[in-house]
Amino acid sequence: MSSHQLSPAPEIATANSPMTTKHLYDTTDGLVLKALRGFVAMSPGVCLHEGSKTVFLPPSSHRPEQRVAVIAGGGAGHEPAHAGYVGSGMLSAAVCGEVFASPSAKQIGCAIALASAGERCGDGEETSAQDLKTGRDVLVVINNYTGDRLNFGLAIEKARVLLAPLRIDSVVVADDVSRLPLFLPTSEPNNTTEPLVGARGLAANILVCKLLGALAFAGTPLSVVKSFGDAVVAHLATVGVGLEHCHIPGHNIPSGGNGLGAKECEVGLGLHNEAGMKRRALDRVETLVDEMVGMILGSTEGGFVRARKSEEAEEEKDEVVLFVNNLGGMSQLEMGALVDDVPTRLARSRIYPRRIYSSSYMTSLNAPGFSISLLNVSAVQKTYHTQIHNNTRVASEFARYPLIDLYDLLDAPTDAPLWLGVRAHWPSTPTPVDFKADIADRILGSLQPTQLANVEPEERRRRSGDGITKAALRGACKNVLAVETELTAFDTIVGDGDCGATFARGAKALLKALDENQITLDSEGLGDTVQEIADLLEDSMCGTIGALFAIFLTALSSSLRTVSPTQGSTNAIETWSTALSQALSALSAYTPARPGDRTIVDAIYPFVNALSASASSTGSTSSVQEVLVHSVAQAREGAERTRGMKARLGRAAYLSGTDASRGGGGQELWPPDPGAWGVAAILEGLVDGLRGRLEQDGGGDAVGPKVSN
Ligand SMILES: Nc1ncnc2c1ncn2[C@@H]1O[C@H](COP(=O)(O)OP(=O)(O)O)[C@@H](O)[C@H]1O
Ligand SMILES: O=C[C@H](O)COP(=O)(O)O
Repeated sequence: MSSHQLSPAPEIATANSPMTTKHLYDTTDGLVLKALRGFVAMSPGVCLHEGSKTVFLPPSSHRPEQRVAVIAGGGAGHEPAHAGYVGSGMLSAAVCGEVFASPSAKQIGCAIALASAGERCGDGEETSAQDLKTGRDVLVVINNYTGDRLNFGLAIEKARVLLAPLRIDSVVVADDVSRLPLFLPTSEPNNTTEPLVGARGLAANILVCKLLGALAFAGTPLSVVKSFGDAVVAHLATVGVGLEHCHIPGHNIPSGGNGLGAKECEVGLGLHNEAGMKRRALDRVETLVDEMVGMILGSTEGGFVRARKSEEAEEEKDEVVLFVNNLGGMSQLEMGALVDDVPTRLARSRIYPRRIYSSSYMTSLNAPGFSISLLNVSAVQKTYHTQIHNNTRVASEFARYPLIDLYDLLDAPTDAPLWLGVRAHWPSTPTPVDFKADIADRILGSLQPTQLANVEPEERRRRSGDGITKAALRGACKNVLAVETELTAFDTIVGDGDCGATFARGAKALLKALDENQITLDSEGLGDTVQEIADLLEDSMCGTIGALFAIFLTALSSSLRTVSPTQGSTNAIETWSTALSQALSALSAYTPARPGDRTIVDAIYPFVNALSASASSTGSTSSVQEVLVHSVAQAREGAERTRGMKARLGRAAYLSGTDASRGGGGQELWPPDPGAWGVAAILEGLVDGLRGRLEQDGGGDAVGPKVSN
């Protein structure tokens, strides 16, 4: 295995070039939906379901013989991905999150249902449960990011139950080879230092969508589309370069920023400003291209592109497709020149791409940067054939598809408005766009918790209470809003800068729901309350944190229903610690995170541990409040310990320990993990709110039952 050594940033004595921070819109609030509406307005034939931010093809626009719908999605900020690729012959639906944050599992569930919907759905009548199951199987293309993997994974699990016997499967794109060998899928899970995140998904995702969309359009069954998809993603390699970072509308960047010097670029920069493998001088473009192509060709043991018959027969090298992507801020003129330079460099290795594509396929907002991807067509065919031979389970289906011509799939016409390649039209008559999308509304509706929205205001006020729980929740929200800027600053250094905004979205949504008496706070146990909060946070936060909170709180809600704690009961600490421990184990089914990995678990675990220890210590005379204060202090210490900690999960795992290029210095100077910091703020806010309310009621510190039974 050849490797790219991580090296410290070279000494480049230049002032930082200012990152472009000017925008037409000075906030991202409402921006994503507006952009989707604008896109649909100029794309006849596709529909928008606003509730789930899904752009989709109505059932009537699918060929009757099409058995599989291909869908994709992810955070916004990568336009035209993925909405621009919805059209017959490519994607059946694209689901969109907030800027750089994965859509929630609920949104994705709607997108799956919309894509799978058969002819009988959406004809004006309300869709029946049976109608839902008369459509197509679904293949989901997922880019390898934590939030996407969690939210798409959860949505697929749920959809498999809801839409059975329709089948749902996925392929994961992880084409970034810039930081190998650090992110190989073979990394030992139990090794204590290796990151566990895997390589990032980059622009070649769009090639996968085109190939699989065309294959599905041809009437191919799901098992074959999935197998072919796995073969394709196994032979893709991409390296990106940023001349500067992108800027999110309305975001304050920390002083000093994380911009690049006027004469430097970042090799291996991710799609969300995540760290590249190194910064280097921006000198001759030929040497930069040479380095990038060298990284791609050296990314696989024995070489990414091989001589097919013998070393001498160089003309028999593997066939490749070249895919050059503009990250959003490069001029067309320079991109054109690049598409002259890259094949010239490849020709020096006797590699002659059979197809060349170049456009802004997958952007990173306004980032001036680009990526080069190669797809090894010969290797895809070989892997696919091996699978046919090995897969006896679906041998009969495979037998009908012994040869899949990848070029035919690339060249096949599609209606997708922003695919730059061959375009043509099916069906020949324009599709009516009055599709009602009631399937998605039904699914969204059925996934909502018990709603207080339709209850009379007086009754709602009574059921939403104004007691201690409300005060505690308000305290948590206020504290989160107070640390938003700090979280943004931390995440700008070690992640993609959206963590503060993500936490704040959740806090604002919860405050609003509390003010409007939308949360049930009168229930005997708190199971219902916690489930309502889980749903609200899932809908409002999105991203990795949104998914993790939704999973954790949903599990906590089920546990609370089983252990039935009642406020003020003498064993409140015991029941809460049992329920929280169960929720923590449920979370571990979705993330391998343990204390020391630099994640939210670094704050949650010590909190739950301290509560459990108090619950099991006999003869304790501490009050509930004292136990809480002590446990929350453990969470704060856990969050503090993440300062300078190496990450194995989350975006920070892409930073190397010697990375001094992020405005935050080397690893020892990295700020605390933003997720863990946010969790500590929530817990402290809960206790502050609780204490404030108790003092207001005249109870002060003395109030609260003793822990001992
Ligand atoms: N696999 C994981 N398990 C637990 N927590 C994680 C994991 N990956 C990331 N995190 C937490 O998520 C935080 C980032 O959250 P967020 O901003 O929502 O992420 P993203 O930008 O990737 O959607 C990190 O600071 C870390 O605490
Ligand atoms: O645009 C963002 C990607 O879809 C990744 O999502 P994430 O940051 O929630 O992991």
